[in-house]
Amino acid sequence: MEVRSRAPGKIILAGEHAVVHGSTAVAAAIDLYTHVFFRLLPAAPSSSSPDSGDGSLELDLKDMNVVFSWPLSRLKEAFQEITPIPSSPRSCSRENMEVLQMLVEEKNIPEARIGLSSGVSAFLYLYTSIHGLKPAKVVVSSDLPLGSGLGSSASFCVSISAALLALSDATAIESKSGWLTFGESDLELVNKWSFEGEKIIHGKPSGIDNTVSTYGNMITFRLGELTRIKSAAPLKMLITNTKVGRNTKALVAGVSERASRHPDAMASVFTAVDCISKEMSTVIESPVSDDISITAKEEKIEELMEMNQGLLQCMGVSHASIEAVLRITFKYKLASKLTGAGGGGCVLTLLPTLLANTVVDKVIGELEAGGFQCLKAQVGGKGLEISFE
Ligand SMILES: Nc1ncnc2c1ncn2[C@@H]1O[C@H](COP(=O)(O)OP(=O)(O)OP(=O)(O)O)[C@@H](O)[C@H]1O
Ligand SMILES: C[C@@](O)(CCO)CC(=O)[O-]
Ligand SMILES: [Mg+2]
Repeated sequence: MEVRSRAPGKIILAGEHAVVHGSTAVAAAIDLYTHVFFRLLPAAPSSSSPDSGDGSLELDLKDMNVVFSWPLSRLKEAFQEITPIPSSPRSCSRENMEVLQMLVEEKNIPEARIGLSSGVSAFLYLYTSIHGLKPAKVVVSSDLPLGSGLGSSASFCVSISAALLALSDATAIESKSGWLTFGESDLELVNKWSFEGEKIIHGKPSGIDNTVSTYGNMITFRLGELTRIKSAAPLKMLITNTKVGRNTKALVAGVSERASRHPDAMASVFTAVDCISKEMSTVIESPVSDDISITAKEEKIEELMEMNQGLLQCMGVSHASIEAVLRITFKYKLASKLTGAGGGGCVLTLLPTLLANTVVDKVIGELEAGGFQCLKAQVGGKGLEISFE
């Protein structure tokens, strides 16, 4: 039995970090995906001795050129008890978190790649919670830069949860040809499991990244609730990767610490972001009839992006590399803001509909000459899909 899945990354147009503290945020899927191939292998005959093993669980991270493999006998020994219940998403207990850490530490991941540990722990948690201790092979590859603000961790958790659930008895999808989408209740189940995986990677996620990766399109999100929104005109965004690595868990924790040191000031910042996100979604959905109304709408979005960036700076999550990108795009009168957790990672720049291609080429040229990497991505596309072919 085998299945493939793919789940998109995302951009956050407004509201990152504040969303963790209850504010509204606006996010959209982008057409860069994490791809998963999952094959359940036949169980070894029960007569096999414990040492010859009952087979193994293999995780092949293609882009990293690294394969992790656990003999099932080792997993059985490490976890005192595992009762997989795929239909019932639940948080990883403190004891099992320690077991996961031990299993990952045994792999001696080199320091330069230590960031992978949390992803591998999330994988092991999702696998053992959904399938228990069955032999299997899982292959992951990604179009997304890891740890750059484009939701690589969420698309990793969503694509893995979806593939695992598709071969469990908890989902009701028919194995037809081509790429398929789950029904509403199966999507909800995938989203809940992915959130549990994100918790292992992020510590305290709001759930916005896994939600937009699961459902796709453009959404507003507040306190776990999503509302689908539709842009009245396509939004063109340039994504610039500063290539400065950072870690969402540490940045989210840093904002929370600042909020506990300055509760009143930070509460006002979060309220201001909430207003910006609400206004942003209203503007995005407002109808346009001609070039004048499109330009007016884009100018409002630009202003809101600039205001949001100022507040992100206030939260302490901007970075010299982000400021360098802002300075370059500002020279061309373009508005930008960081996207995702900040601290490096990616910056979004709105490319107005009437902006000449020659200007776009010049900005990209200058950004790339500055050592940054520009990506053009379609905004607001598909969510999670699976295929049995
Ligand atoms: N394809 C992948 N293979 C293995 N691990 C992955 C993969 N994609 C993401 N991860 C895990 O997610 C971590 C990056 O998550 P992090 O939340 O810090 O960044 P992000 O999700 O790219 O950005 P943001 O959360 O700001 O959108 C990696 O260090 C790794 O542990
Ligand atoms: C920084 C953050 O707001 C978005 C990361 O893409 C974290 C979260 O919401 O989980
Ligand atoms: Mg993440």
